[in-house]
Amino acid sequence: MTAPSFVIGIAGGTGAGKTAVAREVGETVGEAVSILPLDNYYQDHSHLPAEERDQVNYDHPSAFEWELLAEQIKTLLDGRPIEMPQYDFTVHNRTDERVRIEPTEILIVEGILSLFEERLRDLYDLCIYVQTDADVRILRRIRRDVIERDRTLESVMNQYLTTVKPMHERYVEPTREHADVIIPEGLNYSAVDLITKTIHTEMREQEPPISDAS
Ligand SMILES: Nc1ncnc2c1ncn2[C@@H]1O[C@H](COP(=O)(O)OP(=O)(O)O)[C@@H](O)[C@H]1O
Ligand SMILES: Nc1ccn([C@@H]2O[C@H](COP(=O)(O)O)[C@@H](O)[C@H]2O)c(=O)n1
Repeated sequence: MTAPSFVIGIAGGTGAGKTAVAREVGETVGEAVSILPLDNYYQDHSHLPAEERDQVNYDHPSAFEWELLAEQIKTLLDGRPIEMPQYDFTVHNRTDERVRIEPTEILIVEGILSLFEERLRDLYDLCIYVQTDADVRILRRIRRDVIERDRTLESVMNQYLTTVKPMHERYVEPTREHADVIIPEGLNYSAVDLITKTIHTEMREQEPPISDAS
């Protein structure tokens, strides 16, 4: 049975480069890595009309379904697969689709508040915070939200000032104190190299000892 032997939490502000780091680590190490994006665990808001979903504070801890995430991480740690929810930012809601994730040796949980909940931190073997200046992050976010998330420049600016920035200062940034490692700027190949070496060491340690041929 395969079950994760090493769980990594990657947090940091919006646009910091968390997804880029997690994906690069995943691509470098290969199929031994599964990634759970915290974004997929935004609460299901199907009961709200579109204009109300548009107004939700998506940067407050209450925006996430922590119970489901904790339960699914534990299921993977028990060596069983999960049906991971999927999220559509263009409509501010969960989709009907689920993606099956099989347990793998390495599990990465990445998202703005991945280091927020103590019960999740207790499951992580390595806590990482991606630290990128706020001006760089908002520039990245404007480009991404307009191109990929069907937002207007006006809406990105308004959301940033009303919820994203204050919630970042109140909830996201303080979680940096839980980090074992701080990665500057986001995708940073020295940092990715360090993480992949740590993973390979961990995977070697989990290999059964070679028995003496006799
Ligand atoms: N070190 C970096 N230099 C330049 N661009 C970067 C760097 N790291 C990430 N990016 C880019 O910034 C954007 C936001 O990164 P992403 O990983 O999606 O952020 P997050 O998941 O933290 O919101 C993406 O287009 C990504 O390719
Ligand atoms: N319907 C939603 C849900 C979330 N957001 C924003 O996403 C950000 C977190 O994702 P990152 O990939 O940027 O880490 C968060 O700051 C939310 O404001 C949204 O705009 N709409």
